[in-house]
Amino acid sequence: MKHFINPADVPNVQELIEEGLTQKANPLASRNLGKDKTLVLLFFNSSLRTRLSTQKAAMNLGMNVMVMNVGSDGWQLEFQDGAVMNGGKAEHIKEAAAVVGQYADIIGVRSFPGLEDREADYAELVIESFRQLAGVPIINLESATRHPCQSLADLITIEELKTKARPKVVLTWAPHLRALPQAVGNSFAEWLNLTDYDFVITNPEGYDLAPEYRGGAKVTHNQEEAFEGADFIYAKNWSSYEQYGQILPGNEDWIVSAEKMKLTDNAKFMHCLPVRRGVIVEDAVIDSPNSVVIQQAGNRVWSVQAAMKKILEAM
Ligand SMILES: NCCC[C@H](NC(=O)CCC(=O)O)C(=O)O
Ligand SMILES: NC(=O)OP(=O)(O)O
Repeated sequence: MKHFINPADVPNVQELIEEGLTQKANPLASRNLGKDKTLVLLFFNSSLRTRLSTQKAAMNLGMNVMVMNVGSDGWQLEFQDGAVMNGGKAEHIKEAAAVVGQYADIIGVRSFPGLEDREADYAELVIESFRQLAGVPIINLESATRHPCQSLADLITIEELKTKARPKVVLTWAPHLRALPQAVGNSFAEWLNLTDYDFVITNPEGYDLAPEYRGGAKVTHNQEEAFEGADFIYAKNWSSYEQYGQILPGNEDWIVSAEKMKLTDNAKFMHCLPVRRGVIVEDAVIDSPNSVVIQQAGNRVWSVQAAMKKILEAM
């Protein structure tokens, strides 16, 4: 595997899930694979899980890690080709990505969307610039439209917990006070569409995900109907794709409640975290034995460790 930016970079998703479980069973089995290799992690945005789980995975593989909060500590970057740089941005991505590539064997990048210009966000300019310009493998630590490290961890978690070959997995939109990216929802849909699970997306009208991400998944605007018989409830907020980056009025009643969970087949509750208690999900649900959010976050180590192992093996 050359890069880990989107599922098209992954030759075999099922094998990568298995690799994650193998890494989890024996975390240090490949501790010499990354010896004397350097991972550079660039954060344009905040992180807890991604930052720590990726460092932990790199250490398990014997790599050295350098982390930089480029969003706050780096020069302001220009991404437009041909820009006359007479404004506030001091450095072009053409130099910046190529320079980081001089110091790194693998680069991880987190860069959220601006949520103002849909075309620009969905062109994935930041992460794709690194792919083209850095000269080394790139790992997507959540880009404008995707979060593959999260989605792979989610699939590993479902693999561990499913009690039937073809579980019903429901991605439900849930309320939030801020306009959030579609990346986690997009990515979850994109990866779930690669399985043969019974996959349903439920969201209020106006919140349908981009067609290229929801693919052939069932979409219903009736949340209770979606919850019926579900084995997994995956909650996430996202801002509107149609009215790009907007929060549409109403829909506070889309909170995942204990009452709605009763409609499911004793479903596990999932969320990528961080989660707003009392807004996205009731305490009674996230504090219940059916909540698997901590196991899910723990699996972030094995997901990125599996991806990095594949990249190191191909170097
Ligand atoms: N990496 C996991 C999710 C990150 C981000 N959430 C957030 O920004 C939540 C912020 C808040 O709750 O204020 C998102 O939805 O893409
Ligand atoms: N789930 C996730 O990516 O968490 P962080 O934003 O804290 O890294």
